[in-house]
Amino acid sequence: MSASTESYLSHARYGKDKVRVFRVVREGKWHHVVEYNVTALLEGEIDVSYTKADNSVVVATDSIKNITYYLAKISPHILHPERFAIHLGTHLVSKYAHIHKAFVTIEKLRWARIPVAEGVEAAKPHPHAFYRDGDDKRIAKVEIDGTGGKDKLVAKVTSGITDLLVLKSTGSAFENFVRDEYTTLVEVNDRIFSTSIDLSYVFAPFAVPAPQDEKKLGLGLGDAAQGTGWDGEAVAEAARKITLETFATDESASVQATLYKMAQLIIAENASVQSVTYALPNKHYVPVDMKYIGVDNMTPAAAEVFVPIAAPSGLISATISRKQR
Ligand SMILES: O=c1[nH]c(=O)c2[nH]c(=O)[nH]c2[nH]1
Repeated sequence: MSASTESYLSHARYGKDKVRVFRVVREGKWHHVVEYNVTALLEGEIDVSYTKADNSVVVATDSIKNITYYLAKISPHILHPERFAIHLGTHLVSKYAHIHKAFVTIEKLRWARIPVAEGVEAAKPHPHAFYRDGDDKRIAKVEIDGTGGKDKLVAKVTSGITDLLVLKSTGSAFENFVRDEYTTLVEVNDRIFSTSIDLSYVFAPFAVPAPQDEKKLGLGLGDAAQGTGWDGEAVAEAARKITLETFATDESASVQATLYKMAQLIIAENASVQSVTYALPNKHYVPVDMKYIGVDNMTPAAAEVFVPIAAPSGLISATISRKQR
């Protein structure tokens, strides 16, 4: 029996990963900077490159990288991860007849303006000096679907945040959980709650024009996006604010209950968001038992010294979806 009767190619996607892009946009002396890690992957009529060693259908991943840098240079959307991802995705699907889908993921690293005080004045954001003000990243994931025709491109956008590390030293309890022969955890009405937030939210798909004149794409895309009420930038800001403020102010009964409140608020306040997913590790902080020297560090009110436990952690996740009307 030949190998080909046993198996077939059921899925194929390829492209460039970890394309590191830094871009400065100068408005006179006022500079804007972004740093992205870009992944750009393609699907289409590429099977023979796997099954027949035929590279005639392969747009080299090196070329995909070059297109990414070219668009970083000319795109009017470079400062906005979702819009830049849409630009890159539509460019790839429009340019190559046999490529029907592009999957672009952008991880945006943080660069914030350094506040500088001159004389007695309050500190002001510096026009061209920046610092890394957090390890969290904004994520924009875009699928450009050209399977309905190159003149009917559809954008499916999922955005979010990863690695947003938060902690609260009170306002969190965990009680009334299952108690049986395996239970050693004590119920607490006051504990430390820390998690590294992983959030993603899915927008309703919307039509985008294929780029006709690359340098004018901005206007067309803006119009198309506006028609759907889509504004990736505003939703990103709202989602981050809701996440942080709910975490801070909720009298948390559990990670599960706080997660649900955050997700409900994002859906309620952002009409274009269809569903919200959080994955929240419960990063445990365990009070150090000092009974052996006659010191109480274990009752909630006396617990002041803790061991941060890296592993194992809980892992609480859920997707909250908009009800269809
Ligand atoms: O908020 C929590 N949810 C759990 O499911 C859980 N399980 C656990 O041991 N501690 C916690 N805390």
